[in-house]
Amino acid sequence: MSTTAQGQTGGRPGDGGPETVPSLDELRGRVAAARQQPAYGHDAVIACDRLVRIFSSDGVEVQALQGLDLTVAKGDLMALVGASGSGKSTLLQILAGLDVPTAGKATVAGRDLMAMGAKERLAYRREVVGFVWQQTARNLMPFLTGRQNVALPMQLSGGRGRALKRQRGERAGELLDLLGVGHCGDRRPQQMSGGEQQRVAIAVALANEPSVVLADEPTGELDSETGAQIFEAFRTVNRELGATVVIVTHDLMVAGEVRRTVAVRDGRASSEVLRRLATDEHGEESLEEREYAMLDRAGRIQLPRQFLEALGMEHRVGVSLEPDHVGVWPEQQQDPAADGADLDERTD
Ligand SMILES: Nc1ncnc2c1ncn2[C@@H]1O[C@H](COP(=O)(O)OP(=O)(O)OP(=O)(O)O)[C@@H](O)[C@H]1O
Repeated sequence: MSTTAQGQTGGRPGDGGPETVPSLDELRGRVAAARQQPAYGHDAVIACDRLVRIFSSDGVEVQALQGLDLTVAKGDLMALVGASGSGKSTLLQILAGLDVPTAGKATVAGRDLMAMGAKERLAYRREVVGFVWQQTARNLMPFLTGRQNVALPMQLSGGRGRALKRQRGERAGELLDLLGVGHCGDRRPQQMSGGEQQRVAIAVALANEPSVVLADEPTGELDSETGAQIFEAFRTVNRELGATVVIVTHDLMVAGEVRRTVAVRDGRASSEVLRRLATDEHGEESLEEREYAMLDRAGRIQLPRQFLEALGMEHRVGVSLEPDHVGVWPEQQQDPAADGADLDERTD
């Protein structure tokens, strides 16, 4: 068999078939093609690449994020769920520009969150992201009316003059109308219900047309009916304005109403549920739901905890590549697809 890289066809002894040896030009072509591959998350509005956040207090280190990978496309409406302490709020604070990751990479609308200076960070928080907190009182200035609250971020982002002031007032009114709280335009927060305050807060978050709206437990202080209305408000701004929305929630019922739900476990994205409307042959529409395990860039997946418990999997598992899937077995169990005789020989 020839060993020169000249594009020849050879064959390995015993393999029974010819083997193509790539030419030098082909190899160069492959390297160039690999270099031209778009960067991870290049078309996503949010791209987190092996994100790590370690907190240290009293000599104890907590790894809140342990190499989290996540991409969010423009126009997505996504819920982040997970047990308490899994790292959801830490992730949201980083995306909001309120905290900085320890390692890894995070970009939002092309801004590198690791590399921003104080001035850029301030502009980022005002213009690139909008944030809705759980505490209704934290979202709004108590001494301003609904309309003034919505106009404030626009005012802070610059521009003086009557015409601009009028435009801001008009935009504030339009956003309040879209969210069904036009009647709160002249009311102060204490004259609004909790649900109205949160809808005004969504209008505030949208004021500067941010690339992403982030919300941390926005329904946490509300009863379930009002909470459902708030989710409906997020759906409205996603549908009508094309806003990209990421919501942290504990409410699985509500999380089930968005297109995409990502579960965070131990500081990593572990699984994802995607939903879409499917139409059957009679024209009947139904919601199709499919759960996926997340595969990170190093090829790691987190198996659902209930799968591990059901099969007693720990530390090590057997894996095998099948034509259309990968099999995973408990260490002590034989791969049913493997050749039994082969295993017998190995264990003898
Ligand atoms: N400022 C901090 N200092 C030290 N540890 C922190 C800090 N913030 C978060 N942590 C720790 O990081 C881990 C992740 O916390 P995080 O608040 O992100 O979780 P979460 O999933 O949002 O939880 P919850 O649903 O209860 O809000 C937890 O163990 C938490 O105690």
